[in-house]
Amino acid sequence: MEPHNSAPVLITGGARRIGLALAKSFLLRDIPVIIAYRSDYPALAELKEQGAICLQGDFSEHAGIYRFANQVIQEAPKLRAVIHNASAWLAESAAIPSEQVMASMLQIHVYTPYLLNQLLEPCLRGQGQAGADIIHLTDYVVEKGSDKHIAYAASKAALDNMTRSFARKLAPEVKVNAIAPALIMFNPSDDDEYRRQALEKSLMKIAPGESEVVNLVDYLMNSRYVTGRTHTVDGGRPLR
Ligand SMILES: NC(=O)C1=CN([C@@H]2O[C@H](COP(=O)(O)OP(=O)(O)OC[C@H]3O[C@@H](n4cnc5c(N)ncnc54)[C@H](OP(=O)(O)O)[C@@H]3O)[C@@H](O)[C@H]2O)C=CC1
Ligand SMILES: Nc1nc2c(c(=O)[nH]1)N=C([C@H](O)[C@@H](O)CO)CN2
Repeated sequence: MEPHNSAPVLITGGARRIGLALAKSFLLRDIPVIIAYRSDYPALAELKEQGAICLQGDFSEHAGIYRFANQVIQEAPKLRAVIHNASAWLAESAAIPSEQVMASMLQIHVYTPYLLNQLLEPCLRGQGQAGADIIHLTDYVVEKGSDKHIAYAASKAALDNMTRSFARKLAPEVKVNAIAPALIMFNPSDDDEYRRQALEKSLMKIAPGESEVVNLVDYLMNSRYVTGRTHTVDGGRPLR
């Protein structure tokens, strides 16, 4: 994707895993990047060396969302894109009251993108037809539900629906799309048996890694026409 303007791309949760891969992919092409990070990771030093603006932001409370948005607006009057990647994959468990699980999932997957999209709307508008993008990272489970991550799936489904609402509200200046991955990459704590079972769930039987999301983000940001849609990255899982 060639930058058709020099405004930065904002990536939430940009200090590790998929968010970090996205940030690095833009920086490699001299596309300016702002990342939101919560915890301090070794990768932050490298991102800063490569010119990324790294803003600490904890979205667990609404005040943190507003504070972060104000920091972004001070750093960047215009934004090329906002990529809502920050997320927590929280399962229901006896250790946490279910109302806290749902509150936490709604906070990061619904309140955070809902508020940031509205607070940053002036930074996204004013760059011409299809001049900016919003991309929501949702999940394949929006389609199927999840018996172990009920609140997580419900919150991602709300985020999926907001994709269409914000696409209607912000067109034609801003395109709004969702990316709904199934397995992309494992977590270090995933044991061999979990990994074996997870790989069996798709036709392609791989954990493809971050590049699948990076490539789809580039496709969406290069388009002048694709908006209001959810783009699944699932290895043929529904056909298993
Ligand atoms: N990995 C996969 O296989 C799949 C990923 N996805 C989606 O893709 C996206 C990226 O996935 P992945 O890279 O695995 O994500 P991670 O689970 O690694 O989390 C991404 C980041 O979100 C940040 N975050 C979580 N809660 C908050 C909060 N309250 N405030 C600020 N930041 C927060 C985390 O910060 P901290 O480290 O400080 O907690 C973390 O750095 C997510 O939206 C995910 O749901 C969907 C399906 C499959
Ligand atoms: N925020 C996160 N969301 C999800 C993750 C993750 O690590 N962080 N992982 C998955 C799984 O890979 C799942 O798609 C397959 O078991 C889902 N969401």
